[in-house]
Amino acid sequence: MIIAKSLHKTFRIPVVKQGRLQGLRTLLTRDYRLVEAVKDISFEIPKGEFVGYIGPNGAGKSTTIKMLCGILHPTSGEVTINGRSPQKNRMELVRQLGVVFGQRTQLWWDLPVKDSFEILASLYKIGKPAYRRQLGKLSEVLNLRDFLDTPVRKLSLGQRMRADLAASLLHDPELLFLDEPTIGLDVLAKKQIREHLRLLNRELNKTILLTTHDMDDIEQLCSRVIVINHGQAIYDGTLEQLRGRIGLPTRMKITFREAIKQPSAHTPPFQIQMIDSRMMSVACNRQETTAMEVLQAMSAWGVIEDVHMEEPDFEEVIHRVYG
Ligand SMILES: Nc1ncnc2c1ncn2[C@@H]1O[C@H](COP(=O)(O)OP(=O)(O)OP(=O)(O)O)[C@@H](O)[C@H]1O
Repeated sequence: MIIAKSLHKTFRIPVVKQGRLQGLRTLLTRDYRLVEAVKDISFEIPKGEFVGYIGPNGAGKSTTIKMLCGILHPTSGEVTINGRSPQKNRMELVRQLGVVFGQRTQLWWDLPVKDSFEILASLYKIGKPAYRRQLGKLSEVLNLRDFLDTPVRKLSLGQRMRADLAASLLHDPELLFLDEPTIGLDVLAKKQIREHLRLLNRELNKTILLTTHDMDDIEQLCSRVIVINHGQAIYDGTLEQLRGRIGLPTRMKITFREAIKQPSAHTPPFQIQMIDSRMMSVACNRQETTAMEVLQAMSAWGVIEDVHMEEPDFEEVIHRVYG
C-alpha cells in the first residue's frame, strides 16, 4: 500500500545573471526563485492496483515519483510504502520497489542483457536459485529468451524496454513505478509492452503506477487515473467517471429494422442526428441518461435491430480536464 499525504515539493533555483561572466555570476548568486513542483498531493494506492498518473509537461509527475521512491525528500508531507518511509528506510524499501524511467536505461550498454542482469542480481544480493527462478519467470512473461545474449546497444527499443522492465523486477518487488515506458516505441512494440504490463499486473500481482503521455496506455491498462496539473491533483477516480464528469457525450448508433417513424409529440431529452432512413446517432451524457433509457425512448421510433456504442475519445477528455 502506497500512501502519499499532503506532499509538497519546492525547488530553489538560482536566478540566471545576464551579461559578462554569466555562468560564474550565476554560480555565485544569492538570488533564488522558487518552483512549486508539487502542491498538496494526497492519494492511497492499494496492493494490486494499476494506476495511471498523468498530466501535461511540467505538471509534477516525475517529481512525485521521485518522492515515492525516496530519491527526493518532500518539502513537507509524507510518503509511506507498506507503513515505511522511503526517505528514512531507503535501503529496505528498495527491495520492494522496481523503477523504470523510459528515457534512461539501467543496463550496461556494451554488455549482453544477461550480464547486466547478473551484475544487478549481485548488487541486490539475490541468491543464485532465486535469481534463476525469477529470470525464468520474467523471460516467459516478457519474452526475453531471443535476446538475453545480445549486447544492450544492439536491441530494438521495444526489446530494450522489456529488458529494462525485467531488470527492475529481478529482486521481485511488489511495486513498480514506470515513467513513460512506451515513449518512442512504434505501434507494435507499444502493444507488446502493454500486454507485458497487463501480465505483470494480473499474473504476478504487481502494483503499478504508470506515468505516460500516451492516452491509449491509460485507456487499455489502468483501472484508475490520477490527473495532475500545476502540481495539484485535479482528478482521482475511474476513467468512466472521468468521462462522465467532463460531460462529453457518449454516441450510440442505432439501426432500426425499417425506415424510422418519429412518433408525434415525442421529443427525447438527447440529441438525435439522422444518418439515413434506418440509422441515427444519439448523443447522451451517461451521467444523466443510461443506455437502457435511450433504447427505451427510441423504441417508440421503430423496432431496434442493432446498437453500436462509441465512448468519447480519452484524448479529448484529457484535453478538457487540462483546460
Ligand atoms: N531538480 C529540479 N530542480 C528544479 N526544478 C525542477 C527539478 N525537477 C523538476 N523541476 C521543475 O518542477 C516542475 C515539475 O517537473 P516534473 O519533471 O515533475 O514534471 P513532469 O510532470 O514529470 O513533466 P514531464 O511530463 O515533462 O516529464 C517543472 O517546472 C520542472 O521544471
